[in-house]
Amino acid sequence: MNAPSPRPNERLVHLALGDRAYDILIGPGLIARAGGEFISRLKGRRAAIITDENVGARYLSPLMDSLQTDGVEAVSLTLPVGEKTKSFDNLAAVTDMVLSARIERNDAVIALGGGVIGDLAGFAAGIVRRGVRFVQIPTSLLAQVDSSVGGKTGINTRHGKNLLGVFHQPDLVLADTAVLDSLSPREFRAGYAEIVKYGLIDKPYFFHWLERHWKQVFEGGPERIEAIAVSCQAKADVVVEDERETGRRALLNLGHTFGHALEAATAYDSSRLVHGEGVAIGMVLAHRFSARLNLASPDDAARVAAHLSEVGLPTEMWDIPGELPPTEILMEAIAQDKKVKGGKLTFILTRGIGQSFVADEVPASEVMAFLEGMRNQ
Ligand SMILES: O=C(O)C(=O)C[C@@H](O)[C@H](O)[C@H](O)COP(=O)(O)O
Repeated sequence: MNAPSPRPNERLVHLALGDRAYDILIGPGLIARAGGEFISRLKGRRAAIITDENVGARYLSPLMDSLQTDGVEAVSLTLPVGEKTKSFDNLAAVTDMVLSARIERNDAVIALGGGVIGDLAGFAAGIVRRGVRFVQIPTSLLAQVDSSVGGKTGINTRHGKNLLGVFHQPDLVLADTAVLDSLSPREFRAGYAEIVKYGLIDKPYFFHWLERHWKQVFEGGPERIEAIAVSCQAKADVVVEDERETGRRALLNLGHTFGHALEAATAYDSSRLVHGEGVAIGMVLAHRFSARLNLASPDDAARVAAHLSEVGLPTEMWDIPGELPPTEILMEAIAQDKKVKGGKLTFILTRGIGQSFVADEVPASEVMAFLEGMRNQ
């Protein structure tokens, strides 16, 4: 498919992945134009849309209309909202629906929703007929700046987060920024945590920019599109260099080892913790753990915590409502992390703001002592 031409108020990010190259188009009003301008230009004539109850109620009809007007036959499946939807049972339901609709390799599975829907639908698209076309229409901030880009798909198991999945790159990502106005403040903040992550990985100037401009990002001025585009470009640069996470891509996991463990230990209960909140706490913990190992100054951890808490994100384990998960349960989840090599833990640590690095062979005893210390503070 030829690259879409961005309008003046839109931004385009290209992922140069050879025969798996694709574009991310960012701007307002893309859902209503999705069929004619974009998806009907892919080769297939059929589409299976996967969405959730909240997003479907608002955006399924305009998307269906846009596809049908342009001759793409579309069917849809609407699933419950929440992280628990990323289950084996729902994977079975989605693959069954896609096969019932006779979606062929050139037809498309379309994920219309946040990270949960994108990960689940992407996994189904990656395994049905060993791979059919996949279009991401991310409707949460988190999905627009992170999960819709880069091809990681998957579901959770009782052993931990995203432990079953495949890499399956989308053919197109349409990030309609108008939909962000309908997100709850909590959901918007959770996505913002992933934006902050890119500054903390290797863009100290971006973190500094966010400290100064976060209010405009939240209010929806041009800074919002700027922050989304910078984030997508940051992720694209890493993914193009290391698509299968054999090295540098692990940096995108900053805050996720602790974050995923907290999500698993709180049973993916969104009334207690959502993914972006886990990442926010995880990033603070990663900076504090780096300070404990004398790699970074405690002032950096304090600065990260100050910014995240200024925007209203949780930064401490005890900010999670309910009982604190026992350290042993967190350690069990950490032991299942996908970055573990030869049974040894890998963490994304830092030498300061924007100076993250991949640390192999981190002793589990150090992590355990650190978490115990945090609990007893
Ligand atoms: O795309 C990546 O690579 C990331 O690690 C981005 C993360 O923010 C994202 O949450 C990802 O889905 C986590 O991947 P996982 O491999 O730790 O399950």
